[in-house]
Amino acid sequence: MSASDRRTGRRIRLAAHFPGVNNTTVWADPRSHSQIGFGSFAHLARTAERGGFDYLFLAEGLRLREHRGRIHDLDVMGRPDTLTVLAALSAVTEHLGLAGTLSATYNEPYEISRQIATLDHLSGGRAAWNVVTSSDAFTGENFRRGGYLDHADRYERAESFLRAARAFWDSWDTDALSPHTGTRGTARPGAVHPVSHRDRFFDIAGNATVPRPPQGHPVIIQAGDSPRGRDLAAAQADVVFSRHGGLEEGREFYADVKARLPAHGRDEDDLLIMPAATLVLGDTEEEAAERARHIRYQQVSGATAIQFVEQVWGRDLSDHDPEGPFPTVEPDLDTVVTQGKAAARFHDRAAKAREWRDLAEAEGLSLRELVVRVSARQTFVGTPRTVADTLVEHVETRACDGFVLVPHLTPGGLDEFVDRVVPLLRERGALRTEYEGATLRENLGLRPRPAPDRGATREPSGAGEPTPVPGP
Ligand SMILES: Cc1cc2nc3c(=O)[nH]c(=O)nc-3n(C[C@H](O)[C@H](O)[C@H](O)COP(=O)(O)O)c2cc1C
Repeated sequence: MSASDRRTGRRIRLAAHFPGVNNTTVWADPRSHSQIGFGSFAHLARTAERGGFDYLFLAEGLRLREHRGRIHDLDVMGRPDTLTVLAALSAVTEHLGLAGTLSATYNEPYEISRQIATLDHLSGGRAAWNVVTSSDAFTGENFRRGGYLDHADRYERAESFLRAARAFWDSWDTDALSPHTGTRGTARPGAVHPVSHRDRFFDIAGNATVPRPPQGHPVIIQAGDSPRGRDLAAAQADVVFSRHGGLEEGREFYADVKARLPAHGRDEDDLLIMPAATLVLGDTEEEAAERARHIRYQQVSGATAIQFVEQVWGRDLSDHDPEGPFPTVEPDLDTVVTQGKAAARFHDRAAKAREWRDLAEAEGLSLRELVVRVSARQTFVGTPRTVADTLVEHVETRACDGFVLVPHLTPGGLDEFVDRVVPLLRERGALRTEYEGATLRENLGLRPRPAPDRGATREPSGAGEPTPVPGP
């Protein structure tokens, strides 16, 4: 994308979210297939590439959630390792970016920078890293040190983590391996620089084993939503993955995050905002609405509805009929029945309980109907044309720069979008017809990340002998 496109062309950026363990996926649908088998990943990736998407996105869950002491039903679908999957996908795609979520709370900068750099090399510059801070001590127990950091410390560690990772990526000069002495397999003398990064979280002194990634720095995504998370994005990220897919809330979020950029010497084109979005298509508006309703009820089975309310109620509601009235029993706010990511979703359970009760009463909703209503996961419902128009409207009016589309079927959930909506977006010039850049960074229209100018410090190291390229 050219510089003028970056300024004026409100081109839609698109990503395909591979469904993780959640109740967006309609597991009851016979077209739903494995969440582990490579065929599923390959299908979604190829569909996304056919549709000119920027990247495929994998979320991360580092421990199976538990609900009332049992593994959460939906988590037995399994969640394979992100980097392994993305490495395999790099071999069956050519242009598609490969974005993985990796926690800055439980990993180490050396490891992650090396893995992401390797993915960037393997894929020819298509790697992206969604830097998450993760959110519970329960997950921490799966790790050697266990425990947990509080919210502020997690962000401080993430910021430091990223600086350390960038130092590793910057530590090899771009031309480190270009022919210099006629000796193959050696780096130019002085071209591999030591990395030193010390603060209260890390004490790193070493060097990177992998040459500078093709993108310089792979694309950085950030997903935290608090002011601290938004600041981290403004300071460090190239893309924000948000939950604010609605028009008004999207505009507010967009304005808020973009306004944070100048303080970090960056402008609005330096950070793309891409909310999660789901969609349901139909030949007519009525058909789309009916399909959406059907999908909602498949996503929220009676058992799912009860578990959902139990998360807020903190007590066993399994004796309730999901098709019957909303519970009148008081919530037990001192008890937490859900462990894992979902537990962090409801910050103020008392307020949430009141809100749901009032809504159920005012509209005479059953327990299941209430959950269908409050857990709505359909951002766009309509004909291909109205959905295409709406996507364009969101981008043109700066509610976002694009979308991370979350299909409700694995792996064919984006087929219909690519067959029916993508051609309309292309007709309007809102979506690429072919990949214009060689790397994900270029395709997203982001600035390059040139190597640091080391000026006078770029001296041959040691006695002037070539530095051997690290062996296996
Ligand atoms: C849209 C979105 C997606 C997220 N995805 C993940 C994920 O896949 N894995 C993970 O461990 N944390 C994920 N997080 C959690 C964040 O990294 C962060 O720990 C959490 O949101 C708390 O930070 P906050 O208060 O700034 O939002 C996600 C958060 C958001 C908002």
